[in-house]
Amino acid sequence: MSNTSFAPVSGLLLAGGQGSRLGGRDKGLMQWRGEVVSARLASLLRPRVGQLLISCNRNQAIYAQWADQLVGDPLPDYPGPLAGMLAGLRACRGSHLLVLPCDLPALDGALLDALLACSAAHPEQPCLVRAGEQWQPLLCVLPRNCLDSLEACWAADGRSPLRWLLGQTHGVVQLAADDPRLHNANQPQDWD
Ligand SMILES: Nc1nc2c(ncn2[C@@H]2O[C@H](COP(=O)(O)OP(=O)(O)OP(=O)(O)O)[C@@H](O)[C@H]2O)c(=O)[nH]1
Repeated sequence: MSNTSFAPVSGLLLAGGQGSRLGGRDKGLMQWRGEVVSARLASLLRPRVGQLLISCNRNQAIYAQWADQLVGDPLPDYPGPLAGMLAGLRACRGSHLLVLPCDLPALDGALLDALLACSAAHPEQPCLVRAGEQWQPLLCVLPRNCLDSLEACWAADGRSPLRWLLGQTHGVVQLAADDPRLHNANQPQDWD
């Protein structure tokens, strides 16, 4: 299949973490309002992207049902989410990559559309989300042409998504500090 058959944006769901605050459970397979969170977030991505990638490091047979392609980290032992972003950008066939973390289960389509609109207005730049003063670096749109910058950062042992992103000219979707769509679920009690 040629690249031109894809919509211009690819999607990446980050589900490659170790889930230590869940006692090692795979956070991307947690239930949110009666649904597996990765199924819910993949269904938000699906109509907006031409290629759906999931970054995971285990349970690949389960994640495969929601993705066009799975990507694993370039290093073992959970090197952090920047590894998933790097693997995703390497596999990205769209002009841009819409990135979501699996632990924001209350995200909605309107917020993804706001990020995509920000990216359309600043197509050469990453677009980030800030709630109040708090950045959400794992919820972003990356131009595929950021790959060289990310490869250089990774090769220099950079591991912080926020540091890498703020080092570039970027667009911002500003939200209220208490926007409920950014509910961050990390511990067992944060889920259903
Ligand atoms: N690919 C990849 N993604 C990661 C890694 N660590 C975290 N993530 C993802 O980054 C997002 C935020 O994860 P964190 O809460 O920081 O880490 P976690 O491993 O999921 O959970 P804790 O171990 O409890 O901190 C989630 O979408 C994770 O799946 C990693 O080593 N590799």
